[in-house]
Amino acid sequence: MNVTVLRINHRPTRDKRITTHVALTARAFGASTILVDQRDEELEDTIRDTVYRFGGDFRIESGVDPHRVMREFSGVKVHLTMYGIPVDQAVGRIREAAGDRGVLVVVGASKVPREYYEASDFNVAVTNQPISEVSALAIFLDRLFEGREMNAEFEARMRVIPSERGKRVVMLPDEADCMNILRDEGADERIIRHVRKVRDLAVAIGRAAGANLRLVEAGALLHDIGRTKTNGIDHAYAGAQILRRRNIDERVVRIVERHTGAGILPEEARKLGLPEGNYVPETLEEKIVAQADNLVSGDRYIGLSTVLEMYRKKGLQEPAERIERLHRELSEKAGTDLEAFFQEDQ
Ligand SMILES: C[S@@+](CC[C@H](N)C(=O)[O-])C[C@H]1O[C@@H](n2cnc3c(N)ncnc32)[C@H](O)[C@@H]1O
Repeated sequence: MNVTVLRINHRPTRDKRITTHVALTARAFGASTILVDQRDEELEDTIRDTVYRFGGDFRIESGVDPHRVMREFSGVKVHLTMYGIPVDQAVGRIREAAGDRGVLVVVGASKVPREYYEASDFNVAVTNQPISEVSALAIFLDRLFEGREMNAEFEARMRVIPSERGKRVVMLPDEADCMNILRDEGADERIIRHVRKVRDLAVAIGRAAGANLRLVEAGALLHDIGRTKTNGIDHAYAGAQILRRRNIDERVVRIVERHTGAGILPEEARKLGLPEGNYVPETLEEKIVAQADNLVSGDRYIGLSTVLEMYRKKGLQEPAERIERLHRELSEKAGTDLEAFFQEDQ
């Protein structure tokens, strides 16, 4: 159910903090948009910054004409007020009336003009005691969504990991973050050129195959960060260690850890002396980055046949077969042979 919150009587000088809290609450409790009647750029910047860092598609617009919003809204209009009907009597009816149309929730700051009571389909009270618009909105949305909004995933640059004590925040880095991390770890131009080329190919494949492109991009850009420490077979492991220390999202770390060839089986890993771990790509994003890396040497594309020849020459028959199988699997998912993406990127 799509929910828009309309904040009326916002006074930029007095209400900045509380309207910020109304907007944060709207976002966290499952609304998709907040409209604010007075223009307030600072408020907009604060909320957009939160959305940038913590994710989601939440939208803010200030300086709207609230009467026009009320007039033109085609879904169910709900005004939160201590004088309304009890929330538990109202939510079932609101859900039913809304169907797949949206819900507009009106919250006031100071005294709310009479016309809002009349223009709303429901006047709803969260207790008939005076409380804050922040708490009224939170409880109303929680009842409306029956608590499901608590489990919403916000695909974000920063993600808070629930922890009994202390703070844990992990980062899903964007392109600029990845570049900063690479340079900070001392990656040279050769590595940077290579990872960019792998990124271009991996993102093109990922787009065709319906992968999570944020993960693909970050995984591809960071896949060789371990080469700042070692160029051995353990560089994927070394890279994963660097990223875990930096609190990078584990989904990206695993892309890095599992990118060698089409993966290294547990027995092979033992023989190679790699630390205990899983080096086989499992998710779509892990597979795409591994194979994109196989198809890029330095900053040039190489065809599958060349890759297979190189592996076989080294006596790595089985790994070559795995690469061939992975190539086929991903080509099927992308709807075309992966080599078709070479041209598009050049
Ligand atoms: C601080 S109150 C202002 C109330 C104001 N005195 C009035 O007459 O409307 C701000 C907003 O909080 C919300 N609110 C406060 N108490 C509420 C309650 N018990 N149930 C639902 N909403 C409430 C209403 O949306 C209200 O406009």
